[in-house]
Amino acid sequence: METSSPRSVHLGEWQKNYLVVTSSTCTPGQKADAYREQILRIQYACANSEISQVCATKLFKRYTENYSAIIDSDNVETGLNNYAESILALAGSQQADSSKWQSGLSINNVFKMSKVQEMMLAGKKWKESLLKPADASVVIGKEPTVSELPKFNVCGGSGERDFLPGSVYDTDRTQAISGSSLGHSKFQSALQPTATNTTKTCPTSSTPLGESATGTFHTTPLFGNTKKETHSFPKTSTGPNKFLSSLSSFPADCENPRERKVFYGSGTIDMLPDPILNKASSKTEDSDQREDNSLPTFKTAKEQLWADQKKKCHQSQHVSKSSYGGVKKSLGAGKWRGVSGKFVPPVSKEDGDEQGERAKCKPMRAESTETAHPVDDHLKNVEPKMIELIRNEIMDHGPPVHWEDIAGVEYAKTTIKEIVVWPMMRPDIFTGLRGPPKGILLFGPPGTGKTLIGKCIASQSGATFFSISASSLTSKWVGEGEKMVRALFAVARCQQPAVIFIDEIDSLLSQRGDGEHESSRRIKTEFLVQLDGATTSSEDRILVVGATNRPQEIDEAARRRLVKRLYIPLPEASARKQIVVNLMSKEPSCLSDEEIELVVQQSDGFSGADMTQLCREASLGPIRSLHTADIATISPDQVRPIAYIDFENAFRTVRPSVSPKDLELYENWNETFGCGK
Ligand SMILES: Nc1ncnc2c1ncn2[C@@H]1O[C@H](COP(=O)(O)OP(=O)(O)OP(=O)(O)O)[C@@H](O)[C@H]1O
Ligand SMILES: [Mg+2]
Repeated sequence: METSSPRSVHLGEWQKNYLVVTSSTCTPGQKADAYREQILRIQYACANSEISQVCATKLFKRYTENYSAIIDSDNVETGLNNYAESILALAGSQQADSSKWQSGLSINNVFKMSKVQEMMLAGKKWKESLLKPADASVVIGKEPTVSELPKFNVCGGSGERDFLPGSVYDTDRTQAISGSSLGHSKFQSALQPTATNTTKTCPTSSTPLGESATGTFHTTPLFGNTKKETHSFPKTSTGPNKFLSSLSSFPADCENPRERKVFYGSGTIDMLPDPILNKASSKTEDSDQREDNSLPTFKTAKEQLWADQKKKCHQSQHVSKSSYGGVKKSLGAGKWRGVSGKFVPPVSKEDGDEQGERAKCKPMRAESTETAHPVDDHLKNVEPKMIELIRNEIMDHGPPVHWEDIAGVEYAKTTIKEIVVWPMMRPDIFTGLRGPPKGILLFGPPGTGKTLIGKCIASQSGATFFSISASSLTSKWVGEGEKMVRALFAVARCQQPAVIFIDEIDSLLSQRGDGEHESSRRIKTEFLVQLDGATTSSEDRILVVGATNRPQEIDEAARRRLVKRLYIPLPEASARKQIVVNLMSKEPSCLSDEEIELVVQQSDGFSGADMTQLCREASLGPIRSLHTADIATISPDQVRPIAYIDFENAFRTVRPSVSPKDLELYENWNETFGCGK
């Protein structure tokens, strides 16, 4: 039966939402808010990779168009008239300390003011004369142009009262303006140069202007919190804001914004603050806030949304590359996940046909995951942080190990080659009854090369090697151990052929008992389930290799699944000799064959790790025979070679780590459950 994928369900939801918003009958403001909400949801979903970028772009475009149609619309019934209303709101927000203060601006009266009329005339007249580019820029519609500013006397003389009828100036604001003190006249003089030469005469005034511009276009609910932006106006900006407000006003008889745009376009009013100038000068103040609020140019709602969207996408890409606290986004099902650079995502078995899944998975190895959208689908059942952990901590990227590096244990090596390496190399020959076992248990005293064998299996079979210590599953990822186990097998399934090497498997699969902790019981159960899956599936080329030096503690259910139980005993004399010869060949030494034989005899009962430790200790002998003062100056070739005397000294401190009693236990267990001869 066909089931719809989560993504298609998701798209269905978007469609439904779209219908709800478009068909609902409400005020333009409510509608705009509804669109805005959807836009935010799209952004959020995109950032969380719930939807693909292509899908997000399509949805975004659709909603943005509708949204901006309302925001920018000049239709009084259906639109919000972004251009005019926001400017008036800005003017209205210039509340002074005096509670009596009120803005006198409105569409109906502002163009009647003589100064505004004057200004418009002057704008026409001076349009062609250019000032220095830095002095002012004109931002109309999309294109900023540079034009000379006329020397307005907007706030000067009696005109000020016309301009702001009934208003009472706030003394704080007046004082804050450079060179001004209390009173109107000073305030006016401070403003005049603003219009004529912003950079030189009143450098700080450009910042408020910039803020004004930002605030103006943010006053609608479109780009954020209206309240916040209203607060973002510094008190000192009163004058220039008013100035800007006056510039941004329209002829009283020109109620239609479209006509106003034409009016702007004609160059009647050609001044808006220079965004570059504003940006530069605003650096000195509250830069964080400014970064949020300042806009370089006048933008329509639609343009701004696109800009925001671009910025967000860019940011999320950037963020995902670094790892920090809120990693969920970057590590989540994000297509920008850096951690999975070479990582092949796990395939969930539940999703259906395993072969099909693998086919989907395999080609992605070569693919860059930066752009690989399907990664998200594959990862949906596995927590990304788990995958990161597996990749970083569990997948073994160590140097290759060869069979010759492992001294002795010939029977175990031959058996492993026969049942593991060859079948992995030639799965076509090793089918049916010849099929390889999926679980192996290497048991024996500590330091006998069990881990070494595990690594050798991985490098010689060309399999991906996952090495995990069972104790870390139970202790390191407390409460998440079973998820980790699931993730581990999922990743391995995708990285086939794979070897999962579980060291200290006894601590994971120990006998179940009453005193057992709930979490470790869950891990064990999950592990047995996964092990069953891996061992019973004829398709999977996953080999689970467990190693333990406490085989007697392994649960019988687990023991059954680890069908090939190989005893890795202490190295015999020949193996010990091989270890000594091998290690001594890498260092300057002068041991005769007889001396080596003596070392081998004396080291009876030593494990491979003990032999290595003995050689390390002996290698320090030549250094110890030096005078302390010489160590600082001596060259390496002046150090004498390792001699038998050094081994004699080393035997005094290095002892066998396995007791005869322990050995007996291993041998008994091997006789009972082992698969050796
Ligand atoms: N058969 C061997 N041949 C060569 N080196 C060995 C051999 N056995 C052990 N060693 C040396 O001892 C080190 C430890 O070996 P390894 O980690 O494989 O032991 P182990 O059996 O896994 O021990 P444990 O049970 O404590 O985990 C190896 O890195 C290697 O240097
Ligand atoms: Mg080990």
